[in-house]
Formats: sequence, structure tokens, C-alpha cells
Amino acid sequence: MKSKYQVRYAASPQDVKTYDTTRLRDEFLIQDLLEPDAVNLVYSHYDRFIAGGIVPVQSSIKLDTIDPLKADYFLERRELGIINIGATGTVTVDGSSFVLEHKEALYIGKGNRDIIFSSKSSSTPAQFYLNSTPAHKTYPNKKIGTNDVEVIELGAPETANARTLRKYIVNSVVDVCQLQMGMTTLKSGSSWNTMPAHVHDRRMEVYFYFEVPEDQAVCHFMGQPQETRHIWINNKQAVISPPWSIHSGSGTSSYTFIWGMAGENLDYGDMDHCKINELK
Ligand SMILES: O=C(O)C(=O)C[C@H](O)C(=O)CO
Ligand SMILES: [Zn+2]
Repeated sequence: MKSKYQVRYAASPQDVKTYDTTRLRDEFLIQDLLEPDAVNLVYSHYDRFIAGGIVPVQSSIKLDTIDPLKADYFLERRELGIINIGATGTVTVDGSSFVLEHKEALYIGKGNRDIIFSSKSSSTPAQFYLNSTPAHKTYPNKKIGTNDVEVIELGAPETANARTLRKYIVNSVVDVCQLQMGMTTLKSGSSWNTMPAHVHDRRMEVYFYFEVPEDQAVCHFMGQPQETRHIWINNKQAVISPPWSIHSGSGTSSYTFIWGMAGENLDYGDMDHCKINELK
């Protein structure tokens, strides 16, 4: 199946200061990733990170290369992380099948050629969210079940930021070149993710928001800590965070998001925290 893709270029923070709402959304917001029987990809020039979605309904779907890669196959020089946010599905990697239940993940190393996605049931399809980054080495493919993840409890109800962070694809769980992925769920009554906010100039990041109830939304904050902007985000939409930008959001209800990162290091804790009362 032919993938639909968009290319997003990198921007200087000096330029982004001048963007109006439409330009900000055009550059950083990713809409319509999960579409039945389609492959949708966004190729960002920040660390050449790809975010994508695949929802196989009528038939299985093969992940083909796209022109910006100038590669014979998608993972010729890349690694791939997948988290299934739908019902049971299977990812077949060069003939080996991995069944992914809801919120299970798969890491696929560089060099695998045939990546095929399918759903167990077309009435309740799998919904595969993907992140891919350039890779210099082949590491083994590995499924990450919900018991394999590292879990951290963060925040508190009094500061409206109580949440559970699950690390799926980090180097203490799976060998990777540069990709990191995880999932954070807000506790009922809390609204703020990633507060206190942080930046990590060594890595870019993409947040994919889901489990946002109908008629609710998340107000996502980006920009340099002293020059922030906001983007309103609906269910199953993603947002690109440049390395110089905070990435923090407040929902009108609780919600979940998948974070994915790439760049200079694999050190999850390498963050420069911002003082809440100094944000502007
Ligand atoms: O809620 C949070 O805090 C997060 O999920 C933070 C992300 O994991 C992140 O931004 C990692 O750099
Ligand atoms: Zn971050």
C-alpha cells in the first residue's frame, strides 16, 4: 500500500516567535494519523523522526518505503517502535509474527524488510502508532508487554499533575540506537502533563494524545520557556516538539499520551527543568 506522507522542516525559535495560530499548527500539529486502511506518516527534519499510524481493517498492510528515505525498504537505515492503541493486532517482521494486544509495543531493528500489519477483527481493528528514527546498528526485535515496562508515579492531585508514566522503549528495557518511547496516563481529576515543564536540547520529542474524551481537548504548550505558545489538540493527534521547546499540556479532562524521542543521547533523565513561576 502506498503510504501518505508529509515532510515537516525544522525552524529556529526566533522564527517560531512570529508564527500565528495557523502557521504554528501547520508546522507542529499532526492530524489524521489513524485512518482505516491507510498508512499516514510525518517525516520531521528534527532528528529525522517519523511519526505514523496504520489501521488495517479490510486487509493487512505492508509498510513500504517513502521517497524522502531514498531507501529500498523502510528500515534499510532505520529502527521502528510501535504501540498498539486499538484491539488485538499482529505485526509480521520478515516472517516472524508478534501479536500485540491493546497498549503492547514492539521494537523492530534496522535491516528488517517486510513489515506487515493486520487486525484480528475488522470490526474492532488494531490501531498502530509508530515512531521511527535513523539507526546505525541492528538490534534484535523485541515485544514489550504491559508487564515489561518501567512504571513511575509522578505529580500529586493537589498540583493537578498526578500521572503514571510507563517507559516502553528505553535502553534499560530494550537495546536501541536512539529511539525512546513511552506512555503517560493522567489520573482522574489531574490535567497537567510534564509540569514542571522541561527542555532537552539534546533530543526532540513528539507527543501523541489519545483517550481524550469526546468534546474535550488538550491545550499543549510549546516554545522556549520564556516565550511559550499553545496549540489546542484533539483526540488522536500529535505534536512535534523541537529540542529547544517545552512540551507540556493541560487537558479539559484526563487523557493519555505516547511520547517518543530521538537525538544525541539515550538518557531519559537528561532534562533541564523550568521553574513554574518563571514560565512566560
Ligand atoms: O508526564 C510527563 O512528565 C512525561 O510523560 C514526560 C515525557 O516522558 C518527556 O517529556 C520525556 O522527556
Ligand atoms: Zn521531554
